[in-house]
Amino acid sequence: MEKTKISVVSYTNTLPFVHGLQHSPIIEQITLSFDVPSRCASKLIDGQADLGIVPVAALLDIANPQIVSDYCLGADGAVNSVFIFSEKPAREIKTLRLDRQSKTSNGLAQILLRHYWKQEVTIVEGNADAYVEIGDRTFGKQQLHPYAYDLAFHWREFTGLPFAFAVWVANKPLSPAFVKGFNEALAYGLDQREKLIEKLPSKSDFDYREYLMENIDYHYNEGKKAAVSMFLRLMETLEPHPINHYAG
Ligand SMILES: C=C(O[C@@H]1C=C(C(=O)O)C=C[C@H]1O)C(=O)O
Repeated sequence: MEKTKISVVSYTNTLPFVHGLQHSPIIEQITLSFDVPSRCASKLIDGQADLGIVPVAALLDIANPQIVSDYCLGADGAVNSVFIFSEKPAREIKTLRLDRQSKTSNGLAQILLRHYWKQEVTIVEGNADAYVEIGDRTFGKQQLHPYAYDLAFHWREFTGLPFAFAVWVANKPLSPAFVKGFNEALAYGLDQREKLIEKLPSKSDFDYREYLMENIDYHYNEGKKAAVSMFLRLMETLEPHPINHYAG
């Protein structure tokens, strides 16, 4: 039987999911590829993958997306890996550079600037007052910039809601038995977090335990579902911009 092709975000935040999938019976039925989030999205859109942890912004672009898990990459308050790094206070930002690896956070940054900080910005490439950055590249970088805005923290200030950056989406029907085995594998991986954290290097400027146990909130609950609906409605208020297109 043909294996189900799964695209997984290639950052530390998916480590528990990847461990669970690689150490569960479901591994016999799947192939994993590791991709930056914008590429996960494009693979689900063009059918190079069947299932993936996909930026929620891409739910607008996948024909018939099916959310197959109650797990996600989310946060309830600060996430500590999704930022606007800035030379100026948010209410003075005029130009913003987006992150080509992102879909959701590029949208979230523009939503917060427009609707929360009430700031009209121009999206630019190259030099800018501020830039969006996501994933492991941000670890320990908060001190390097005059201003670092954690987008999940400010989303909660704005809406009172938690947030989900990416959810598990299939672009075709999957059997109930497969979905059950897949979710059991994810749950197993989350249970193994403490063991995985012990094997990570210790960094003076970043706390992996706090990140994987507290900052990233893996449960796609009612609050996060409400957040995703609101986020997708707010996305429709943004101007489309070329860098919002999909990676490779
Ligand atoms: C919390 C994170 O969420 C990510 C942000 C995404 C995006 O902006 O499109 C997509 C997937 C997640 O990996 C992170 O990567 O740091």
